[in-house]
Amino acid sequence: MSTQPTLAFIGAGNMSRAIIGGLISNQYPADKIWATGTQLEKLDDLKQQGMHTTTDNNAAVAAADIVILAVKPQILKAVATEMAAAVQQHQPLVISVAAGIMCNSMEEWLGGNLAVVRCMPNTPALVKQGASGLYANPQVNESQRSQTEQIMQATGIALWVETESQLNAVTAVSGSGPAYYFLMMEAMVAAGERLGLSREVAEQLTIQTALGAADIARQSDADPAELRRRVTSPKGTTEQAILTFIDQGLPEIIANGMQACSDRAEALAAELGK
Ligand SMILES: NC(=O)C1=CN([C@@H]2O[C@H](COP(=O)(O)OP(=O)(O)OC[C@H]3O[C@@H](n4cnc5c(N)ncnc54)[C@H](OP(=O)(O)O)[C@@H]3O)[C@@H](O)[C@H]2O)C=CC1
Ligand SMILES: O=C(O)[C@@H]1CCC=N1
Repeated sequence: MSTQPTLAFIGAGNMSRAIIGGLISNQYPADKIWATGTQLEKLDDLKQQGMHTTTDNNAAVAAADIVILAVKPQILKAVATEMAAAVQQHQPLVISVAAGIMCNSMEEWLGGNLAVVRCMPNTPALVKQGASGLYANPQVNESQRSQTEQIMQATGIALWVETESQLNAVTAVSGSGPAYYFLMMEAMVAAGERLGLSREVAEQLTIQTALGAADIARQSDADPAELRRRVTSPKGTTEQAILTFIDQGLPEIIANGMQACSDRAEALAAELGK
């Protein structure tokens, strides 16, 4: 990374820690990272790695070039409002990872007229396999766009979307997506056990298979449907599994779940965005 702005993570929970972990393993200097929370002792591990920690969000804002808002959407308004004066004074780039909450709400809560990027990351950022969707409001300039890309690309891939509402679709695909794969893994491990394997063996085979399938999908020119066909011998075993999944509606179940996810992101904006 050529330029290394000072970053302030407001709320150092699961998502911030995943991004921070990815940045640190990508040699981002720890002393250029601030992390805040409600209890200082919960941030001890980050402090021990050389980061600045505080319960004072305004102190972190004052030190930062880029402020990453990573508290739960339900408390974002209260947290942002308390930071408004410091944000207006120091004019950092604000990146919010909160699901649903729109740029204009954040801008208003933070005192108005501000460069705001909305980012929908995911927790595989921790192992530099993250996937983030990005949207910038009109005040974000080219250099701030490229700073945002540099940070998020240090944790995986980062793609700009054209409209803010597309971030709801990003949330449904990749933001929440790791949980879908974990659910699939849970179900496969349980079914493997029912079929006679030990839990440990079922777990190792399931995880390695997920990794292998993802890797081959990433490296191959063929699309997932073609890769699936290559596993599925006519009148063979996979065919029986796939026919059962399709007969019992798995594709529709996935589409319905993702629609519900996107609808929830939209509803969060309506419930909490005022
Ligand atoms: N988890 C995920 O996979 C993803 C999450 N997101 C978004 O990331 C955001 C955070 O989610 P997640 O990390 O899962 O949630 P967490 O609850 O794990 O983290 C939120 C953190 O905010 C801290 N916090 C609470 N109040 C304040 C405050 N006043 N000032 C500073 N920090 C505070 C909490 O600290 P304490 O424990 O001390 O109260 C907590 O550590 C959400 O908006 C979510 O939509 C986006 C994409 C994926
Ligand atoms: O469940 C949530 O609301 C957050 C946003 C995407 C993933 N986790």
